[in-house]
Amino acid sequence: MKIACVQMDIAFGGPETNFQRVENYLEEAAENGAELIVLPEMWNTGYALTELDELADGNGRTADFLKRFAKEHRVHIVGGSVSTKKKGGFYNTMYVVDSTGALVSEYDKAHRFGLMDEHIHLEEGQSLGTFEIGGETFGGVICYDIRFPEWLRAQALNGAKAIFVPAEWPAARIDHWRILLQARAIENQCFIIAANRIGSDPKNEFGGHSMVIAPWGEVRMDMGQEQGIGYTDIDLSEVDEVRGRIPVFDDRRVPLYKKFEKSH
Ligand SMILES: NC(=O)CCC(=O)C(=O)O
Repeated sequence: MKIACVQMDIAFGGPETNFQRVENYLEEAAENGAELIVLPEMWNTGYALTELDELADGNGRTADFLKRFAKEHRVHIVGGSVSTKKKGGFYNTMYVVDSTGALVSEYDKAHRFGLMDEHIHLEEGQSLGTFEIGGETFGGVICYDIRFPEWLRAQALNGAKAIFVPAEWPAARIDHWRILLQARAIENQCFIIAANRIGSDPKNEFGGHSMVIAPWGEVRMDMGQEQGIGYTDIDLSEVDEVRGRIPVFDDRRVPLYKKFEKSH
């Protein structure tokens, strides 16, 4: 499967500009033969969290746009995430649509990142974030979620062979980003496909380094600071091969873990 990761700058509080930019990138990726396209986190508004009442998607605009594009161009889209207004609050929401234009996942970021004020403005997600495309199971988490190994493990245990990670990860901690992504791939023996933004907003400069990491841990793509689209082919049968080589999932000691489990 040919994967395209979009590493773009995001206009702070500028959804119209951002929709146009994303449409241009989607068109370019589709023209270049991408079968699945991944966008970064909060690409409609960026972290303009104090303006969400006015700017967040409250009418299904993003899902409709992604569904229409996916169907017209016959591509799957992991729609990064966008700020949404629903159920009386604001969320950081990932939409995934398949190439028939069907919405196959709506995942709200589970872990709110305090350093970027998410705990003040956003609600926590409650769903797991796994989904099916073409008979295969995938997972999706958002940015700060990667600091919670148990959360990606839950997706892997529920069948995910590749986990997508849209992000707005600052340059100041880009070493954490790269190491955490590689660790999540190795420990779950799955592909990690991560799209981070570049550019800056009033508070942060963002680090890029969108990456594709294979189930054995090799970095198959790293976009560095380059703006644009990175392409890689992935073959999900590698996941079965690596899981067969070291049977980590069979060797887990769940009763032992439960015996010593602590909530904090
Ligand atoms: N947007 C985010 O969730 C950023 C997470 C982050 O920077 C981190 O260090 O974790």
